[in-house]
Amino acid sequence: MGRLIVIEGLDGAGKRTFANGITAELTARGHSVARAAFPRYTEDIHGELIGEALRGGHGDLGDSVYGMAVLNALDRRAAAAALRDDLRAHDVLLLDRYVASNAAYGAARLHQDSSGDFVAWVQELEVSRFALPKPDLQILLQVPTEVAARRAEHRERTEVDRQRDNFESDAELQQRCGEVYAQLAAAGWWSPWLVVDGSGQVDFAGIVDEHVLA
Ligand SMILES: Nc1ncnc2c1ncn2[C@@H]1O[C@H](COP(=O)(O)OP(=O)(O)OP(=O)(O)O)[C@@H](O)[C@H]1O
Ligand SMILES: Cc1cn([C@H]2C[C@H](O)[C@@H](COP(=O)(O)O)O2)c(=O)[nH]c1=O
Repeated sequence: MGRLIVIEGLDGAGKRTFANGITAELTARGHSVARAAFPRYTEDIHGELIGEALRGGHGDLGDSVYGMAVLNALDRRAAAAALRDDLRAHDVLLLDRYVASNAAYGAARLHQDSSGDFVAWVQELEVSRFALPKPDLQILLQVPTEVAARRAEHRERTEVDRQRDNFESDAELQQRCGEVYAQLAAAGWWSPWLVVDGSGQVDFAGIVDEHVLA
């Protein structure tokens, strides 16, 4: 079985760029890597609806914390068989966002911390009831909120179809979300976590040696 490695962090933290760095390091060493990113905006009807709701579609759906979280959970449930196939076929399956995104963003939207009802509800739904594949490691790519916001703005300017959505434009939400992520990582929520400082140079070789393949 391959190793399931999840990358988590704020909008614009640099998760996709980080995933590219880890993938390059692994493939240069001859390891096979499968990748996925949640939400699956273009591959799954739940993901499609999430993307539309994040941009104000579907009435007040985007305002519903539990409604958005159920859609995200169903997107992952629909992906579970493919994730298991990827784990059988590859050395590493690298995910850009997974269950902890639901926990961190929902708790932050409700002004709860990681010990509140919302995180417990996500655990009950996605970990216990849906029995989604458990990560071997969750990596929190930690950057100050202002850095993430600057990077998200840069991406908005330089990439087509990458306008910031309602969550990404909410600086206070991002701040609270960063705090919940840090709590989840400190508690070792669901799996071991590694916190990586994403504001400077990242030592991809060291992370692969000491954490991804360990
Ligand atoms: N270490 C870095 N230093 C400087 N700029 C970076 C770094 N990592 C990423 N960026 C830039 O920041 C922007 C956002 O990066 P990226 O798309 O990887 O973030 P993300 O966390 O995947 O975003 P989202 O969750 O919103 O999809 C991009 O323009 C990218 O080029
Ligand atoms: C997977 C997932 C995501 N979210 C939140 C996090 C982001 O603000 C948006 C979309 O993510 P993207 O990286 O900007 O494409 O949705 C969430 O609340 N729950 C989830 O499970």
